[in-house]
Amino acid sequence: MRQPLIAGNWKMNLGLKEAVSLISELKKVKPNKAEMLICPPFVDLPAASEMVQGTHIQLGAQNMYPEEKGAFTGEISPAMLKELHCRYVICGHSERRHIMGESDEFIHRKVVSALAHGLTPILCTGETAEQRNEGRTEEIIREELETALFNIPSEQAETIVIAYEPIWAIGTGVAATAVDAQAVAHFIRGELTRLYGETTAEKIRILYGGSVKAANIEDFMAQKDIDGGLIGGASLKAAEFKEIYEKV
Ligand SMILES: O=C(CO)COP(=O)(O)O
Repeated sequence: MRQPLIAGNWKMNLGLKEAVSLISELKKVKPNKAEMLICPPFVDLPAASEMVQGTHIQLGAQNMYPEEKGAFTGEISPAMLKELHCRYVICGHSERRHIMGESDEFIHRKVVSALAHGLTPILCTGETAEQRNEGRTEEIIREELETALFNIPSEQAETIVIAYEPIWAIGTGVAATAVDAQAVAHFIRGELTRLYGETTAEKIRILYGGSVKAANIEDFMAQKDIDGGLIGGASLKAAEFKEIYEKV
């Protein structure tokens, strides 16, 4: 059985005071069968780490640099994240791919490095509106998966989380329909089966992301291949995120 995962990607939102206030609210939420994860900005992580110790809330980072240490100005290493008890790290979010120009190969290095340090990568995939209109969604996702997962053995692959985030649905208020999201999640599971076999593919959690809110989470969670949500805007408000978590 795959444990549902409700993950909040705060992106570049919430400074330290706001982070502390949101986490205080989330700590009051009663744990259920789903895992609750928050991925705050780096500067919030030390305080967040202390606050979530011993609670049901897991901590993740939004990014990392795939090297041990050294002359990489402005970057954060996987060991630094581990020291703060981060369990997850988002790799290859479309904002990093498109705004910061991250390539599939670079994202592959991050996935490998995260796994080597005992961090669980949340590997993001998804097509643009143009690619979708051209009927290229599966081709894009296959390429993203094959490159990012290249040479990763199945014992490691089974721990990875894959997020399907259609770029046209991110921050737009227009989510994919649950049926469309399921079709792509099913395709992803098929690709994972092709790469690793069914036993491993069935263990890998697939999240949907893109305008998830309390009003639509149940539709996504009802889908066979969708195991949770990667949530941006709606993870910034305690009441909304709580409601999403409680509906899983
Ligand atoms: O990009 C996302 C999560 O990583 C989704 O963002 P929104 O939930 O704000 O659409």
